[in-house]
Amino acid sequence: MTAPVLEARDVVRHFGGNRAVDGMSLTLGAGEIVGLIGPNGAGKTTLFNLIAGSLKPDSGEILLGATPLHRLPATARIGAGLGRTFQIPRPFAGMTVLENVLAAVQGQSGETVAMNFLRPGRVRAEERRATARALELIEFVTLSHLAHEPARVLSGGQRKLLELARAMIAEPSVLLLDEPAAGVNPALLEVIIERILEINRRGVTVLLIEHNMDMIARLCGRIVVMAAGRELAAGTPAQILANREVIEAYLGEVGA
Ligand SMILES: Nc1ncnc2c1ncn2[C@@H]1O[C@H](COP(=O)(O)OP(=O)(O)OP(=O)(O)O)[C@@H](O)[C@H]1O
Repeated sequence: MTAPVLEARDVVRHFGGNRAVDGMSLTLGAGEIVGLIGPNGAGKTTLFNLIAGSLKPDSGEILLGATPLHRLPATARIGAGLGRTFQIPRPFAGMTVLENVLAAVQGQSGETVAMNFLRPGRVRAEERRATARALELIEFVTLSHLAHEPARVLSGGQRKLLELARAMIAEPSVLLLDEPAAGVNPALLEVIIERILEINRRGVTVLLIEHNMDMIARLCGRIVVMAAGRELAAGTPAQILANREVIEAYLGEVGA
């Protein structure tokens, strides 16, 4: 593995008596696309929330490079280079696609009233730069024709693409993608797979939760399987698909 860019060390989080994440460790090497799979309720999204900062761990450490993320609030984690998308995208329905991407811009000096008053020229220049970058990303995710349409007109797959653009505007070094294929039609699924590969070619390390095994096998060099809050297995797609314990974990779910 290349130098680690993201590490979770022995992370625990429980909800009442339910240990949703129960001593999970995970390391992502620079430039990897790693798949995180496991039956429903295994703790995958909870682990994402712990890494991204929307939940606090009961114990354990999360590092982005040398930065201890578990001490930072979620917004500061974005500034430190961590991006994420959600299982169910919730864009601002009445705002345009462009406005939705711009709303994800962090730390623009235009955000402070004082800066607007003191340096209006600089604020305008930053706004122009941000708009140009947002339009570039909207083109990157193939939504240029919808840039000035309200987000409410987007299909499920187009919402996933908008999420990708929103996550990319902060120029993350590590991107967490929560079920980017869920509810997406086959034609857009190809676009999403291809865009994730291109994001990765541009140097972004990716951790991907997905139930679509075909997509996982096409994107990921390595798969980590979670069950009952812990790592059950890890390996290449071929190793994981042939692993009895993994098959039983999924069959157990079907039988439950
Ligand atoms: N906010 C919460 N409050 C209470 N329990 C929760 C909360 N979030 C998750 N859980 C519980 O933690 C466990 C792990 O859930 P989680 O959503 O992380 O699983 P998952 O692997 O992402 O599942 P799926 O594939 O269905 O999305 C489940 O038992 C779930 O009910």
